[in-house]
Amino acid sequence: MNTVQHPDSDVPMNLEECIEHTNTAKYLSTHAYSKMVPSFKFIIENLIRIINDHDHRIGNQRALEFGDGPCLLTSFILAKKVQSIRFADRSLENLAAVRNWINQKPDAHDWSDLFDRAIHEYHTQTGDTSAKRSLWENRLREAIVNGGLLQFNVRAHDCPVLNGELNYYDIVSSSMCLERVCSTHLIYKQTIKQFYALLKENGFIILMHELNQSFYVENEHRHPILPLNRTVVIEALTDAGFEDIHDETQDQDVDNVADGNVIMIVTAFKPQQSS
Ligand SMILES: C[S@@+](CC[C@H](N)C(=O)[O-])C[C@H]1O[C@@H](n2cnc3c(N)ncnc32)[C@H](O)[C@@H]1O
Repeated sequence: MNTVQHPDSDVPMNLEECIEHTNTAKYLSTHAYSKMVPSFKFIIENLIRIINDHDHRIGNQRALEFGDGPCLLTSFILAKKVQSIRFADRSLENLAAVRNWINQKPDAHDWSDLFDRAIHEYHTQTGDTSAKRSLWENRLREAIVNGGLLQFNVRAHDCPVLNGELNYYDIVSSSMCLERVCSTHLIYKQTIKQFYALLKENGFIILMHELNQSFYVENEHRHPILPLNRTVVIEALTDAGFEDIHDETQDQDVDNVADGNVIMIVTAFKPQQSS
C-alpha cells in the first residue's frame, strides 16, 4: 500500500486516508474563483504573456500538469499550445471533477467565467479576436484525453510521474503543489531536478508558488507548508541546470486560511544541448 506522511505528524498514513482530506467541491467554490481576485488577474496576464512570448520556442506536443486537480485554468491556457496534457493529481475526487468537465456532465464545475477572462486577456495581448471559447474548450478536452488523467502520490516510493519517461515533455507545469508535498528544501530541489529530467531539450517549466507561506487551513485542519522564498526557487532551478529563468511576483494579502504573502510565477528552459 502507498503511504504518505501525515501533514501534521511524522506518522505515515495510507493513501486512501489522505484522499479523504480532499474536498473538491469546497476547493472549487472557495478557490476556483467565482470572483476575480487580484492573484487571478496576475496569473492570467502572466500565463497568456508567457505562452505568447515563447510561442516559437516551446514545443507543442506534450505537457504535464503536476498536482493541478481540480483546477483547469493553467491547462486551458496551455491547450492553446499543446496537443496533449497529462493531468496528474493525488486526489481521485479532483480527477473525477475534471473528468466530469471533459464529459460535459450537468454537475461539472462551470469554468466559463474564468476561461472568458483568459480569452479576453489573449485578445488584449495579441489583437487576435478569432479565439472562441467553445473551440478552445474542445482543444482542452482533446488535450487531456490525449494525455490522460493520472492518479499519483508524489511521496510514494517510485512515484510513476516523477519516474516517468525521460526527455518526454515539452512543458512541465505545477502550481501551489510542491510547497505542500515537499517537506524540506532539499526534497524541493530534488523534485525540480526530476522535472528537469522529464523535459525534452529546450523544454519549458512553469512553477507557481505562494512564497513565505507556513500553513494553510483545509477542512478545518491546519496543515504546515514548506516556506519557499525567491532565492530557494531560483537556486533550485539553477542547480537543476535550467537557463533563461524569469520570474514575476505580486504581493498578496494574508488571511487566516493561508499566510503566503507573495505569489510567484517562474519559468525556465532546459538547455538545448544538455550535458
Ligand atoms: C493547493 S492545491 C493546488 C491545485 C492547483 N494546482 C491550483 O493551483 O489551484 C494542491 C494540489 O496538490 C495535490 N497534492 C497534494 N498532495 C499530493 C501528493 N502527495 N501527491 C500528488 N499530489 C498531491 C492536491 O491533490 C492538490 O490538487
